Amino acid sequence: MTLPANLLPPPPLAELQQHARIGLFLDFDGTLVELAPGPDAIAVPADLAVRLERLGERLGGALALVSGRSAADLRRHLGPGLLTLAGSHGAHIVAPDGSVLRQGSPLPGAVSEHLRLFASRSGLLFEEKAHGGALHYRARPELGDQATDFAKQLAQHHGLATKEGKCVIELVWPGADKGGAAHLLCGNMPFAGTIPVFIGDDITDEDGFAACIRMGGFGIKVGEGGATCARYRLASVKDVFAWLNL
Ligand SMILES: O=P(O)(O)OC[C@H]1O[C@H](O[C@H]2O[C@H](CO)[C@@H](O)[C@H](O)[C@H]2O)[C@H](O)[C@@H](O)[C@@H]1O
Repeated sequence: MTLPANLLPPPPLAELQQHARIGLFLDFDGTLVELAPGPDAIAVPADLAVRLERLGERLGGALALVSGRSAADLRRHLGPGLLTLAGSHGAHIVAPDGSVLRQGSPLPGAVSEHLRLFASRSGLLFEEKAHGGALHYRARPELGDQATDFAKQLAQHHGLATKEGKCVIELVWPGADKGGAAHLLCGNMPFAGTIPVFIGDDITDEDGFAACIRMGGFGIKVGEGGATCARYRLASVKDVFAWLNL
């Protein structure tokens, strides 16, 4: 892994498309929308789904959103549009026609209840998700370590896995990762045969970068951050929009 400070912006997308078919995997929070104080406080441009759909057409359909949010939550924020949505860190994947390519499972009720109780006792935000449960500590960063320890112990006790993100720790089923989603999609049209490119800003996007590298593509890191296996860097959400010509 290298430090993002060493990374240059990628060549223009149109230039890459002259040499090969490109498959794009886009993270959502911090990549397509600016981070906000809470999950529902994001500002999503009203026509984002339409713009993404048009970008997908320019890529022959090889465009997917790959997010920690559930596919339903992405849909709620984006509105209707013909998009491939890999939600819940890739545990649940829905094709543009609504068919389910991978089906996720909800967390055991007892686990959600433990997370809810911990959050209410500590003044944290519990985000109950279709295939996971997240403790958000953005409002109380001093409790990040405590929340992370609690979530990791709970995960171990129940045979679950954790995902660490920006001011959030989440419990998911083992095997849910963004790289797996990119890999599954690249086994099928319209992604099969493309050079896969994953764009994201967070630790969970590293799985996506690594999977794309293994499949002959690369990752683009958004913003600053720690070590990354991305090849290029874009500084901000605004720069992502400009690079994608969204
Ligand atoms: O994979 P992503 O699309 O980047 O989703 C990751 C998590 O995004 C959301 O949380 C993050 O964004 C919130 C809104 O900006 C912010 O308040 C929070 O601190 C961030 O961690 C979402 O709520 C999570 O479910 C996603 O896993």
